Amino acid sequence: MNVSHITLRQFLLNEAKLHGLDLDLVLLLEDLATTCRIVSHQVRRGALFQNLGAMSSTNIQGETQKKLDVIANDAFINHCTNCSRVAALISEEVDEVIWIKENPRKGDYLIYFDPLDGSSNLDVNLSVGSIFSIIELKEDIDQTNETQVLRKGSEQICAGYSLYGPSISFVFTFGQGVNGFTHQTGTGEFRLTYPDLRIPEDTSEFAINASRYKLWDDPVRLYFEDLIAGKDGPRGRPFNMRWIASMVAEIHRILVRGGVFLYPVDSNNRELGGRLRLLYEVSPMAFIIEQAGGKASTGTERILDIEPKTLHQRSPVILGSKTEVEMAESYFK
Ligand SMILES: O=P(O)(O)OC[C@H]1O[C@](O)(COP(=O)(O)O)[C@@H](O)[C@@H]1O
Ligand SMILES: [Mg+2]
Ligand SMILES: [Mg+2]
Repeated sequence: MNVSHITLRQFLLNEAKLHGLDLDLVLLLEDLATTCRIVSHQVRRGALFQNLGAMSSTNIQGETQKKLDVIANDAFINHCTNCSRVAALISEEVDEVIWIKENPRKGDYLIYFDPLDGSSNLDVNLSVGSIFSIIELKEDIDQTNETQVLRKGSEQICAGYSLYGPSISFVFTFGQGVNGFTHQTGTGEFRLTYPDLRIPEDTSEFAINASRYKLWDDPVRLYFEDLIAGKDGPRGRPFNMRWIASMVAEIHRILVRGGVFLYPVDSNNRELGGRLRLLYEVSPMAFIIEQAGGKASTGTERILDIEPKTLHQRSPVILGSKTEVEMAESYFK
């Protein structure tokens, strides 16, 4: 390993000095890294993990919860509550807001997370991950009700994810660029392997679940048709396609080598508002992508400007390399 691969702890202490980060936030980020290490350990056990398959419970969105979804959720709850400034937790796996404090105060944190993303990949031993986001309250809260945590993505002070792939990645932003770490087996440390990630502005690679072609609205269908027309089409060059069915894995690839990821509203998911959830999937990824120089849009609106109306609200999403997202947006005009 290169000696310049500093540890997460060293990096966080430097960042705290440089940008005046609160120690509580730094420690919380370390706790989130620990959580991801624990979740990845359980994921790594794979088929050895007893009863890995579906269990009978379902979450509020009618999806079958896998045992590991529940274990990952518990790990997030246990570790996030180490920090005395955490006021509430919002999880994909829990219907209601989990209030930690009765009277949250200015400066307290709201944490949003998808404890296990891409969980349909578990049974076939493919990549999954976790996503998190932190918002700091700018005011005291009188009543602990759901509306208090419905915050725009632009309020995030930190967002990140961990990818449980061939190696474990831990990538995050405090709003001053994006840095990526790789877990070092043996020492258990995360080491800085992707300093200051920048997404290439242009790309010839896209990710979309093309099996939904017939369900898409015209703008998405036309954009897709122009991409696959390749050299003979209006884009004048071939485009490559990838679909891992794990948003974390798709976003990591895009951060490292560019690309565009789309999960649009279609005739099958229109009533729900799309496929992916705004507060703990789409918003954190949009923050990370923008911080790496990319763009994140619904097709007609900046993701980080969406005013959420419900906890498990969904959103269409197009994000990644800036010029390609803008190209996709042009089909909506
Ligand atoms: O089933 P599809 O259409 O391939 O959708 C895959 C998408 O669903 C998700 O798996 C949803 O996340 P969860 O696994 O957390 O429910 C995304 O990670 C992924 O991009
Ligand atoms: Mg998810
Ligand atoms: Mg999930």
